[in-house]
Amino acid sequence: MAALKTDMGIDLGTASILVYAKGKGIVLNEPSVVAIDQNTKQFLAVGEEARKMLGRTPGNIIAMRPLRDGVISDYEVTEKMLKYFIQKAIGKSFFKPRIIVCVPSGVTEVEKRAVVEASTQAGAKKTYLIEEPIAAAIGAGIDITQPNGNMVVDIGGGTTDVAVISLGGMVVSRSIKVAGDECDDAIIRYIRKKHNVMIGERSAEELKMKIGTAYKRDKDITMEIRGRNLVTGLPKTIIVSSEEILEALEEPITNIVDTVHAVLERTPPELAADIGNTGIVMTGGGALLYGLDKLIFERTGIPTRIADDPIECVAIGTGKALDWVDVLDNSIVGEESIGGRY
Ligand SMILES: Nc1ncnc2c1ncn2[C@@H]1O[C@H](COP(=O)(O)OP(=O)(O)OP(=O)(O)O)[C@@H](O)[C@H]1O
Repeated sequence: MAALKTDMGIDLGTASILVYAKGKGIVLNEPSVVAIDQNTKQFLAVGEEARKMLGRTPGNIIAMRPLRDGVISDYEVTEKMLKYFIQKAIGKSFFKPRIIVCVPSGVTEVEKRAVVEASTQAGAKKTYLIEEPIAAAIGAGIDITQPNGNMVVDIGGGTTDVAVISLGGMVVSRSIKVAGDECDDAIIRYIRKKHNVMIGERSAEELKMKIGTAYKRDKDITMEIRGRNLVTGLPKTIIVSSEEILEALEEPITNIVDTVHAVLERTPPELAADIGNTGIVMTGGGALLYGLDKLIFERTGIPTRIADDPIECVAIGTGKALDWVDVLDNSIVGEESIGGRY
């Protein structure tokens, strides 16, 4: 990748890391996975290369997702990973960009500091942090500065964030650790119980993306998948239907819809009325699960739409927020926040 001489926004997601460069758009999009040699603690692979190793490593190597549960579960590894990606994006350049990082909701002060430190070490002149729902809203094209209530439902890998935003801040919000990963786990549990077959994380995700559904489809569709027969211990191919995935996903999906409901219940009436007019906007990869928008509409009575680029939305919003950084430039050097809570 050519050296970049521009400020950048980074979506530090639990499933993937996206880098948005000002004036260029998304310049890097890789899974947030690293492969480490357990003995030497050395990074053997990062990103896509490491993802291919998930579930396939010998004893001394581990392929891991340091942000898996929506918080930075291993922040030393996260710090190194972030540094790797920033350096990859900046390239061999003496230019020091300003970097704005969108971190998963629920990160602690220590973790925030680790992110700022990693970014500074990787060459940032100044680092800012932004809350995920705010970045998602900006990315979805919402003018968050208006005194108007907007609801964003961001369904990522590790967390689902539901927030009501008005005047640039979050008025009501809730974050749960139920999102795409939990859906994959629910599929694994269901297939094990129903078919006596153990499938891997990647197969479960494939089933979810290709035939998964949150709302009954007009026509049932099926897919072949390979796993290990738990009785014989041998590989086995089974056919799974979308109807089965609907059943498998019932618990996580109910959790997500209930959270939307709970946030709406706590929303002040004026803002609730605005949301009734403007509708709910869904972002994050999980928003692409078939029929989830329809289900939320059915359960809340509020028109629900999927943002144009749901997966890139947070990164785009983070990048766009760079335009406002100058307005806030009277802050502590090296650390700043947009969206109120950091
Ligand atoms: N077509 C699809 N249907 C269903 N789920 C999908 C689809 N495409 C992606 N996903 C899921 O979206 C999730 C990743 O979303 P995204 O890239 O927005 O997460 P993230 O920003 O890295 O995570 P987080 O917001 O928790 O930090 C994964 O669980 C993935 O399986």
